[in-house]
Amino acid sequence: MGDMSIRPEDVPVVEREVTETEVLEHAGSAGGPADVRITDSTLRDGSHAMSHQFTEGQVRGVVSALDRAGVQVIEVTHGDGLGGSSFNYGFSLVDELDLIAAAVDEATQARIAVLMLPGLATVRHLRQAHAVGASVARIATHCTEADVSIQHFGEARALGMETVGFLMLAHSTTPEVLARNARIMVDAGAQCVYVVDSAGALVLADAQERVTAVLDEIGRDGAQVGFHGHQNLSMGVANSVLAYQAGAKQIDGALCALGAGAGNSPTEVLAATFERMGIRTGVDLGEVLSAAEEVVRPFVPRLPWMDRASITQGYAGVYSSFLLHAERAAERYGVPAHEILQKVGEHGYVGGQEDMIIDIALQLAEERDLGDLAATGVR
Ligand SMILES: C[C@H](O)CC(=O)C(=O)O
Ligand SMILES: [Mn+2]
Repeated sequence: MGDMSIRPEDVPVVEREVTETEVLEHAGSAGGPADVRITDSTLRDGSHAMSHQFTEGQVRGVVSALDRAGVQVIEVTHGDGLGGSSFNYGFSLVDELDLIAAAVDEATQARIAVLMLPGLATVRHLRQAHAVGASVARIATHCTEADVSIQHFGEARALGMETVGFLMLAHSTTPEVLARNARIMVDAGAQCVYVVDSAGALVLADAQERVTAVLDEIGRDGAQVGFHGHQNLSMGVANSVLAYQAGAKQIDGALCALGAGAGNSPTEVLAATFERMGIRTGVDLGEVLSAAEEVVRPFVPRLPWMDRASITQGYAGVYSSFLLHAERAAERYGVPAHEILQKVGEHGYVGGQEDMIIDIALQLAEERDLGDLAATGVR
């Protein structure tokens, strides 16, 4: 982390809370009410794909283009959320608070969201992000551990931020358990809870059933449901449409799919698909297409893609952000990345257990060396 000098008492308290209906009434520069709100995560989930090397200029360019396109919420944080810049997760090139401040400065109608994982980030990180202008707090936990987020939702609401819960690796539990965890988040102050397909492992009905179960549980309180997809099995957009049809009101995307694993549902494809279906997003299609093509594409060194490793992530249910960690371990220890990821899936490792990727790579290397020795007849 960079400057930690902001004290809680320095943090201004926003006087007005965002109402549930306001979330959809304001529809960006494209005008008119929206049926669904697209949150763009290029500058947060895309941070994984960029090895957390976003520059301030890139952030300003993307925010300005999305803002012009009428995207209402733009997420800006280290890929692993506030406080993620570290040896374990990868260091950011630029302090995320500076990037968040630049995004706030650039946006004219869009609001800037931050992601935080309780434990990795603390309420102090949230206060700092709020102090530089972030107004939407997205608070993420493993899908069966929502209870660790209770104080963070309380703090975000006290700050006057809009609150969104993120139940990660949602494929790894049942719709019923997911709904119970969503209930914990709403009781703690979440205004929306997302079904987060972190592994890109949900296939069609799997996604829809989870959205339905969560909505049945929290919808009666006026809370919304969201869906965050990954493209590892190429289901991001289709799952998002099914989520919308099941009642989801907030859907995540990233320009050029820039996100972990095979990337996120591309924002520009979501906008085109919803428009084609007559579903209003408030996003100007021409502007968002040019944001992807002319602003993001030129600076991305490697676009996310469905290759053997990322497809394995979807198939084996592996956290998408493990991809580059596995590729680095694969290169270092001379074992295939997709084999590492397959084992990660078998062990059911979750976010925060990035170190186990090294452990598995070492085991695979040892098995390979023993196999080589056996082949040469050495005992
Ligand atoms: C911290 C993760 O990258 C959050 C996310 O986008 C996901 O689980 O998917
Ligand atoms: Mn993600």
